Amino acid sequence: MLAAVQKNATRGDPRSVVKAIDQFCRQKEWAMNVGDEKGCILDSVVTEVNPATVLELGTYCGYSTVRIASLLPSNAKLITLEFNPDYAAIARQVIAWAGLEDKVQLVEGASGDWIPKMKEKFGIETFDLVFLDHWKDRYLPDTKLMEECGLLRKGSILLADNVICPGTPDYLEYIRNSPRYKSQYFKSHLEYTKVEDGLEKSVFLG
Ligand SMILES: O=C(NCCCCc1cc2cnccc2s1)c1cc(-c2ccc(F)cc2)cc(O)c1O
Ligand SMILES: [Mg+2]
Repeated sequence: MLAAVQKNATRGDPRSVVKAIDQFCRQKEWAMNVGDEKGCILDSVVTEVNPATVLELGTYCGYSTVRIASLLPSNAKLITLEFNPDYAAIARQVIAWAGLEDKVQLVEGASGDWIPKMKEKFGIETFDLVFLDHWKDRYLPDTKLMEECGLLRKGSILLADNVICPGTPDYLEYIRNSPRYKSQYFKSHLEYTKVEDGLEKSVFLG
């Protein structure tokens, strides 16, 4: 995938990086990027929120990192967590090829370990937008952890990938029934396939 980006995408042009990855995943081998269809929904939410601080849980190869960072205002900060060092190494190069390294801070490690340290380590008060795309059984515990750590403010937006496939049933049940959130489901498809999937957008009400 990285070779495809370096071969087909233009340095400093995030859109060409996104296009090169999507072409590779459609023509050569499937990969678990959010993809072009759900990616457009992600783009519209990022544009609407116009966030100053973003947390991405699950960098993978940096596809959604590039999509989000390319839409952020100049002073905005995107922190992205990746557990797998090999994926992180690829993501750093993809983000650099897109010319977005100044907007992105990639941190290696587990969400459960890093979320409690966000304030002290990165001087973050609260996140305006959180994109959940990591272990599907960590969406719920990490959302509760972010609440407990005071990382969400009235109006913070959570956008969760894969709520249908692979699925995050406990997260959906919680977020759709909690009086502290207003949720909306965006029906789509699993990246590069016809299988149903979707994004769940939730506003924290404080
Ligand atoms: O597992 C998925 N994404 C998570 C990778 C987790 C690694 C991390 C854990 C962790 C912990 N702390 C901090 C950072 C991180 S990053 C995933 C899987 C599919 C899929 C796979 C097969 C299939 F047949 C159908 C769908 C589709 C998707 O869009 C996905 O996102
Ligand atoms: Mg995903």
